[in-house]
Amino acid sequence: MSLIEIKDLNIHYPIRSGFFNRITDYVYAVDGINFDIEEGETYGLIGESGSGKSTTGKAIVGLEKVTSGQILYNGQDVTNRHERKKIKYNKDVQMIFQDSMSSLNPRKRIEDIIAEPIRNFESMTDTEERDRVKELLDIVGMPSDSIYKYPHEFSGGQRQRIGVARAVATHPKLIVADEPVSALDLSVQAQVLNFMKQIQKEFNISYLFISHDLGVVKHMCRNLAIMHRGRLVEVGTREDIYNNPQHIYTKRLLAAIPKVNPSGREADKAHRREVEREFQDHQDKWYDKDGKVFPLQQITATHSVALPPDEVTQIKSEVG
Ligand SMILES: Nc1ncnc2c1ncn2[C@@H]1O[C@H](COP(=O)(O)OP(=O)(O)OP(=O)(O)O)[C@@H](O)[C@H]1O
Repeated sequence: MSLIEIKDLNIHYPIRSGFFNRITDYVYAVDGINFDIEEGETYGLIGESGSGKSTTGKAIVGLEKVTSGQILYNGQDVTNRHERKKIKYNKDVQMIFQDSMSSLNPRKRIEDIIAEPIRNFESMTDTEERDRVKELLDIVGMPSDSIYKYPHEFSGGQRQRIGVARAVATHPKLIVADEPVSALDLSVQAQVLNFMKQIQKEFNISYLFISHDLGVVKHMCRNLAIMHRGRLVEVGTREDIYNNPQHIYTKRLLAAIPKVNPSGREADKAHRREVEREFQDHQDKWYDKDGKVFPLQQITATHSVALPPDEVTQIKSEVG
């Protein structure tokens, strides 16, 4: 049994218009997706802006209402609020946001920000609570006198560490990390990713790591799902996605990773142009007649791709 199982998840937002404010259509933000997250693993959910990643992450922590489908936690249905309450799911599943400046209340001191989730789920004396907050700050490498300060007194990287301290305060089993390093400089990104890994090892936490950048998550994720137009276009292990991508959308995301070696930049640009041309010239290969991504089909035990059936048959014969 997996820690989290997402089963045929749909989140559709109504579009209303006209004098009577009638529903005229829907935004299919999440359109029938399935994936599982194992205990202690980092699962990557990757896609461009608007693909439905954040909506999925918010639904898992209970911040977004599910239209249909199921979210299972250790086999128990937690799709609805009252089910989540029964098993302390809200304590076990936490979230880290991209924008630490707006996700940390600017009027509250760090002590209160980190203590807030503890107050929701545990009863402690003031001294016990303060000791716990200092311990959490120590875990994320921040000095204990940070408790007296406010979010604006820290750098972006430090604020993200504070966000992680708050997320781990309740001893969670899963953290949904929504673009946790996108707003940070490259060197600070590496620091934050490293201590997220350390904390994961120490406390056996699973992450759902949401990102638009396949470069950032390369050394974090064991398994990845590539999301586009509310659906999954490719799912596989790190090796499947980085070494043997099959969908043009995955190839585009990989081509967008900047290369470190300057001598390869021209070849890199040419490769990007080639991938883009293939994408533009063969739209019928990537979408069905309604412009939707095809259903996912398995090509190996670990690797699935959303392509027309004849394409999938051909890929299978090549890899088999
Ligand atoms: N409350 C809402 N009402 C209507 N449409 C929404 C709502 N929230 C999100 N959407 C739409 O759902 C789609 C998916 O949004 P979502 O934020 O999940 O994408 P994303 O992949 O996380 O992108 P980003 O990284 O830019 O947040 C988008 O088209 C967005 O405009």
